[in-house]
This record gives sequence, structure tokens and C-alpha cells, in this order.
Amino acid sequence: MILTVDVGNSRIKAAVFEGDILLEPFVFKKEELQKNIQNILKNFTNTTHLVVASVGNVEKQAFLEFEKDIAVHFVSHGDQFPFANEYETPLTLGIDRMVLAAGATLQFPGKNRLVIDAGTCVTFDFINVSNEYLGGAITPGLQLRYKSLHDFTANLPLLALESPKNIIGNSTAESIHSGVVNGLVYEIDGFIDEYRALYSNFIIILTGGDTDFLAKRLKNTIFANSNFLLESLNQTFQYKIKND
Ligand SMILES: Nc1ncnc2c1ncn2[C@@H]1O[C@H](COP(=O)(O)OP(=O)(O)O)[C@@H](O)[C@H]1O
Ligand SMILES: CC(C)(COP(=O)(O)O)[C@@H](O)C(=O)NCCC(=O)O
Ligand SMILES: [K+]
Repeated sequence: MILTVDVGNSRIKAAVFEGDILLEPFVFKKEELQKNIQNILKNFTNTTHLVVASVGNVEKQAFLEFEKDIAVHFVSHGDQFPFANEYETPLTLGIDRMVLAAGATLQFPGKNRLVIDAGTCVTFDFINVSNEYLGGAITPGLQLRYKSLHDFTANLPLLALESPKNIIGNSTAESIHSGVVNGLVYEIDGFIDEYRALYSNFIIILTGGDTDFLAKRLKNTIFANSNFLLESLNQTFQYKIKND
């Protein structure tokens, strides 16, 4: 069994895999990292590997204590990946985006693929049919949009995510919900339309904490899978073992 851990900028996601089967997913805060990992390992005693992809501010040392019981692998730019990295600054590319690109490459062979990860940031990643990673885009995620409207203005309240009632917001709260939610939905649909002008055929995978909220609001057809990063992490690690 493999325990995969995805350290994002907002929260930590983890899952135990038996082969390709996801047995159980977990979500926790970085302050509760050690306690949660200990508990998972206690409940899944057949776990042989702990595989971590981190873009959040949790360092390798946080996982050192588990090395006495289990093999720990921190995914890094030097690992084997199943695509050619055409990013002009490959070493600055987020490890989460590399793992997503690897998962898309392995799970959808022979296709152009667009991966959209709606987390703290919304990232777009494009891998063409020749398995070349071309790049994409980084834009603020839903929570970040709500928070920046509040943090960088004198008068705007901090609101929790809510579905806008109308495109025309008729109050401060409704204007914010319309701007944040409709704004991001149009942005994603607009990006997809632009990609379609460049590539007539590609599959679209949507993942991240806001997957379900966004999926039903997009006009485009997508594969919505909030566990795609964890599944990709499991596959990236298996690919590495096979190719090392
Ligand atoms: N319990 C929760 N805590 C924080 N964010 C949540 C929660 N449930 C859903 N979300 C949504 O998930 C998004 C963060 O997604 P996530 O994939 O966890 O981010 P990251 O990988 O950057 O840590 C936020 O924009 C938020 O709207
Ligand atoms: C863009 C990100 C902040 C997204 O992080 P997340 O929303 O998943 O927490 C992360 O992938 C990152 O730090 N990237 C480095 C810059 C780049 O990918 O080019
Ligand atoms: K993201």
C-alpha cells in the first residue's frame, strides 16, 4: 500500500492506495500533519511507502520521523516523469502541476490534455498528444478572490463562498458573489474556448477543492475528479519505480 500526501497552499490531502485503487481519502490542516499521518499508518499497517508532493510551506523534515517505519519519497524536479518538460523555467514549475501533468499523460494516452486544478490558485496545464508539457496559466482561486477583495479594500466584507442568485448583483454581497463565482466560471470557460481555437481536440480534467462547485457551472464538458492529484501522485510514483 502507498500513502500519498498532497501539501497544497490551503490544506493537506492524503489517500491510501492498493495498486490503482484508492482505499480512503483524508483532508487535514498542516498543523495536524504528524498526528494524521501517524493515525493513517496505524490503520493501514500494510503501507510500505509514503509519497509526498508539496507546494505548501511544509518542509521535508516534517516527514523525517516516519522514515524509521516506512520508505518516504518527496517528489522533486529530478524524478522521472512521463512527459517532456517544455516550460522555459522547468525548475520553477510547481511540483503539483508536474504530478498532474504526469497523471494526465499516463491516464489519457494518445490525447491532448488540459488539466485545471481549482485550489488556492487555479492552474491550467496543457500536455499535447506527443507528451510534451507546454505550460498553462495561474490565476487566483475562489477563496483567494473573496479574501483579496476584503484584504485590499476598505469597505468590502469577507464573505464565504455562495452561489450568486443573479448575474446582476443587487447588493454588496450579491455583487461580490457574482463577481467572484461568475467571474471565475467565465474565465475558465473562456480559457477552454481559447485552447479550442488552438487545438480542435483535447480532454479536460478538473480537480482541486472547488471541483464540484465549479463543475456544474461550466458550459464545457469535463472530467471532474477531485482526487485526480492524489491518483496522479500514486501513478507518478509507480512510473518512477518502473523507470528508475
Ligand atoms: N474545508 C475546506 N477548507 C478549505 N477550503 C475548502 C474546503 N472545502 C472546500 N474548499 C475549497 O477548496 C479550495 C482549496 O482547494 P485545495 O485543492 O484544497 O487547495 P490547495 O491544494 O491549494 O491547498 C478553496 O478555494 C475552497 O473554496
Ligand atoms: C501555482 C501554485 C501556487 C498552485 O498551488 P495550489 O493552488 O495547488 O496550492 C503552485 O503550483 C506553485 O507554487 N507553482 C510554482 C510556479 C509555477 O508553477 O510556475
Ligand atoms: K492549484
